[in-house]
Formats: sequence, structure tokens, C-alpha cells
Amino acid sequence: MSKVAVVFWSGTGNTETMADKVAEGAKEAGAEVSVFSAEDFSADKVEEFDGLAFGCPAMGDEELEDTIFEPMYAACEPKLAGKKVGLFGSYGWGDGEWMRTWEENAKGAGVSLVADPVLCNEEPDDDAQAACQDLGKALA
Ligand SMILES: Cc1cc2nc3c(=O)[nH]c(=O)nc-3n(C[C@H](O)[C@H](O)[C@H](O)COP(=O)(O)O)c2cc1C
Repeated sequence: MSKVAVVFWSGTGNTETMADKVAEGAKEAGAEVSVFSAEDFSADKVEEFDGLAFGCPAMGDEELEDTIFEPMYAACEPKLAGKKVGLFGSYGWGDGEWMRTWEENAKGAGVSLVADPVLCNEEPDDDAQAACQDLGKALA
């Protein structure tokens, strides 16, 4: 059975809803799934998992949340080679720039994404929730 971690930061719950759906999809596909708030995950845990989904909304000016999520993810990134990785998150008034930057940087660091990042505007609607479940399945 593959082991999947879903690691997220969420200020108002939208990315948390996405994380729950990613976890649901991975479980449906047969994986053993652990869900972590960003503050409860650290780079030394990466090796325990076959697949990892990271979720963070657009914060700052088209940036990852910079006090908890970004330092945690930056420490994990060099250890993600050979892992199945997925990215997801919610945004507000922008056009998804934060996710394009995140995806580009991750790929540049040699991270292999199992699917396109899943992003949604504010609360995930039915289509976004289904896309999150598909991401979870791809990680399993
Ligand atoms: C401090 C702050 C900064 C934000 N910066 C952006 C931004 O640069 N671009 C954007 O599209 N949305 C931005 N947003 C909107 C959030 O990304 C959006 O509300 C998202 O749904 C929040 O997800 P969450 O419920 O998981 O926290 C910002 C929100 C806050 C509170």
C-alpha cells in the first residue's frame, strides 16, 4: 500500500477543504493517507511517504504563506526527488500567478508533478473538489 501525505496551510478553510478532498481521493485509490497542517510537517518526514500533496493559498503578493508554509516547503523540496508530488491551493483576486511561480520553481528544482496543479477561486466548487480527488488518486 502506498503512503501519501497531504500537507496544507489554510487561513480561512478553502485550501483545507481541498486538502480533505485530495485525501479522500488518495484513500479511495487505496493509499494510506496522513493529513498534516503545515506546522506539523517537516522535511525529516518526507522519506516516510511515496506521494506528497502540498496545498497553500495565494498570500502576500502572489506568494506562498511565508511564515509557516514556505519555510517548511523549502526544506522539503530538495528531498522530493523520486516522490510523486502534487500541488493545490485557493486564490482570491489574482489570476493564479502564485501557483504558476510555485509550479515553475518546483519543476526547476527537479520535482516531478503527477498532475497539473489544482487551483480554485475562493471556496472549491464541485468541479474543483472533483479535481482535488483526482489529484489524490494520481498520488496513490
Ligand atoms: C493576506 C492575504 C493575502 C492574499 N494575497 C492574495 C494574492 O496575492 N492573490 C490572490 O489571488 N489572492 C490572495 N488572497 C486571497 C486568498 O488567496 C483567498 O481568499 C483564498 O481562498 C484563501 O484560502 P484559505 O481559505 O485556504 O486561506 C490573499 C488573502 C490574504 C488574507
